[in-house]
Amino acid sequence: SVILPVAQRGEDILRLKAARVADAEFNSDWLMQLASAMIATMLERSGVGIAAPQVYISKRVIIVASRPNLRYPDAPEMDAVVMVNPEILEFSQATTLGEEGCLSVPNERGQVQRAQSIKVLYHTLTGEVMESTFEGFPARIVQHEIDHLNGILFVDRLS
Ligand SMILES: O=C(O)C[C@@H](Cc1ccccc1)[C@H](O)SCc1ccccc1
Ligand SMILES: [Zn+2]
Repeated sequence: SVILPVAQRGEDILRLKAARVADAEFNSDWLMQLASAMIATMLERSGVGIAAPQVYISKRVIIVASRPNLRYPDAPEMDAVVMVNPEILEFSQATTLGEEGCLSVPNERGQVQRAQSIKVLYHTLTGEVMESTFEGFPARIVQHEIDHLNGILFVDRLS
């Protein structure tokens, strides 16, 4: 499938607050193709997540796809989850410090404090409303990706 160019730190698109996906866009070929191109691009770049602004689309769509990796060897293997208009409803009081990277900030890694678990409300590509809880590494990815939708990069949060 289509591999899209990834915006790099310093490009304005990464600093915008992304627009909500409109009801009329759910179930559309456009949204399906955006999601599949985002997944293909994320996989090509060995990412575990990606946000639409990173591929120059300022809309509130993210992909979360945890898998074991060097830094998180016991991370769960999960099928890519597409979240449209995601909102974090609850943050746990407990936080963890963990290493992060970013497809838009190459050659940089840093320790970021994130809520250990979160409750997220989001829409699927077909517009179905889902409410899920994430913890550990998947929770970290969700928080990192939703930051992208609000123009925030992990380097803004370095401890
Ligand atoms: O730029 C992105 O949003 C994708 C990041 C997601 C990520 C967020 C938080 C913590 C780790 C990753 C890329 O996956 S960066 C590559 C990577 C992969 C596994 C572990 C660390 C970094
Ligand atoms: Zn990132």
